[in-house]
Amino acid sequence: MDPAQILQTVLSVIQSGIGAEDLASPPPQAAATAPHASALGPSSLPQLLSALLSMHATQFVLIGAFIEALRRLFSMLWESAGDDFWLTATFDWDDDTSDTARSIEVSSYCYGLKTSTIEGLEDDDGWEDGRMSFIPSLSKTYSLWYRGRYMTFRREKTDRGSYYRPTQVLELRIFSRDPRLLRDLLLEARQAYQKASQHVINVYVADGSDRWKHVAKQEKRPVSSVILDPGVLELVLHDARDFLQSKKWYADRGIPFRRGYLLYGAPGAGKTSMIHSIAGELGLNIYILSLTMMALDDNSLKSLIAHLPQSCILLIEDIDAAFHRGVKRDIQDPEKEAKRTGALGAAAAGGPAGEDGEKMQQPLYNGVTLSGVLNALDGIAAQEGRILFATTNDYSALDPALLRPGRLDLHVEFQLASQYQARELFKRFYTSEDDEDLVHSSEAAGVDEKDDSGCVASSSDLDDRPSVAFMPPNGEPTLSASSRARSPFPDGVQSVYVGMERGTGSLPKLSKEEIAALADRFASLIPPRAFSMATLQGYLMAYKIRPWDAIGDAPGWVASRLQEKVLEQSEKAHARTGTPENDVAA
Ligand SMILES: Nc1ncnc2c1ncn2[C@@H]1O[C@H](COP(=O)(O)OP(=O)(O)OP(=O)(O)O)[C@@H](O)[C@H]1O
Repeated sequence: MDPAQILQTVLSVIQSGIGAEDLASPPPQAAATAPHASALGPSSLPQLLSALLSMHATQFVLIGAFIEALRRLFSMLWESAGDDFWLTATFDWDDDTSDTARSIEVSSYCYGLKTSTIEGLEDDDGWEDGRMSFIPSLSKTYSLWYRGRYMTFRREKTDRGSYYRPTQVLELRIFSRDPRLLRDLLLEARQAYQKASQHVINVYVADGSDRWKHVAKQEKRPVSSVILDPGVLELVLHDARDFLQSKKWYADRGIPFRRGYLLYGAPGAGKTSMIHSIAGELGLNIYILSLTMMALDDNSLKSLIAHLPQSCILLIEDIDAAFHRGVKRDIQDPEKEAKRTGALGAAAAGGPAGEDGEKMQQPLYNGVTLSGVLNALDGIAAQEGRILFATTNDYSALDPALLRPGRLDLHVEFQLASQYQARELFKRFYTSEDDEDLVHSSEAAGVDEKDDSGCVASSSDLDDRPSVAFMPPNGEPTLSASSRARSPFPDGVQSVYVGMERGTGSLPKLSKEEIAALADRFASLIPPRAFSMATLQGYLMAYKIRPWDAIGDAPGWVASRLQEKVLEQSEKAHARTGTPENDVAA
């Protein structure tokens, strides 16, 4: 059957405006306008349709194949022409913000016109975490102009990565043959990124799988804000800086380019604070790993370490926790032990092979073994250039194999606060940011007397001290003696945040000399090595804008805290030995 005839018949049927009810008989116009129609045979619609269908199969297949071939040819030509005329760059898009509710995917061709953040959606108090950002939608092509050149970019999910976290790629295309354009764009992007991250460090944690997850951008913490005994922080900072500049030195001597620091000692003494300030100072991001993390085993640990970037800080916090829960080896001196087992050679080569084989294979916690930890830290996969910081409150719990130089090279002890630290903490607390403009404002602050220690004191503050209660950092709220007598709070009200009690107040302006004198007085009231810096900080927080009260109440606070400590110790001793508490306390 001639397709032209069928087509003609169909057209005439349509032209006649045939209704559904008329379909059974051929329209008269059809016969008039299509003289051959009657000769065709399809006098009814079913006949016509079956004729059409019988032709469709071959015709449409041929026509479809022809169109598809044309399309493919065209796209092949376009792509090969595209390769000649377009610069294409593809990046792994591992943007962790897409995991958070903060991200909004937008489908707008004005994406990135001026800014990638959504203004006006910050929290009322300007809290930055509430900020929302635009990110390009998935599978949409955005176009823009870069230096007069047409450019497109597109974000796509790939089938790589895990089920929960598929990898994404960002494809950039610039309509140009000049590779310098792409290089300039990337340099500009990097500079913009570095500028934006100038004052922040990125913090990553190991997530449940074997990947690092970005959890925070933190403002860099100034080194001056961490108060340690003179020289301690400087020593570590200098050592780490020197390490980063010594790549060639290590390479020339065949020593693995890695450095490890162990910070051990009292909780709340500033270990973590020091690491953060050093990271800021060196411009390194921090990768935090917990050996007690669920689902961590030797393989995932190895993979995590292998995926660290070239220069970074790896922080293993409370490294003793894993050892407390698992096996603790009884080797006292790792070198002697290594000699004894004939493993020195292997150990020097960086591997833990031969070290107490059986115990090494026992899991510390979950699926992590000691040899797994050691392998991860100094095996072949361990990243060159990384700085390891490990912290612990219990030095004795650590396995000697871990403490060996090459793994943890420098061990720094953190003690409870010295009087020097107490003094400096006080100074930092009550020195305002614009201390350059500090004025002698004894009058303004109501300072009108000096006590016999030379400390400047406010008669109004000392005599008319408000009745307050404060919440010590660890423990029951305690009322200072003077406050207790005149507490305006009903019985049973225990925790009141002092700084808020005088909510409208502000820090009195004090000269450097005044602050120094007050700080001396405060330090003289704090027994050395009795409290952690965190505890002292917690105490001063309660007197945020009242340095005189902080001093006035210090003796009472010290006495009550010391008493608490004695009680705590006797309880611990009682728990250990089973002897009655009173006996131990006595
Ligand atoms: N030496 C210090 N100088 C300034 N602030 C300190 C110091 N030590 C502790 N702090 C303050 O105390 C708090 C806890 O400190 P940090 O977390 O650094 O202690 P840590 O030694 O790491 O404690 P932990 O062993 O319990 O992890 C922080 O708010 C920090 O600002």
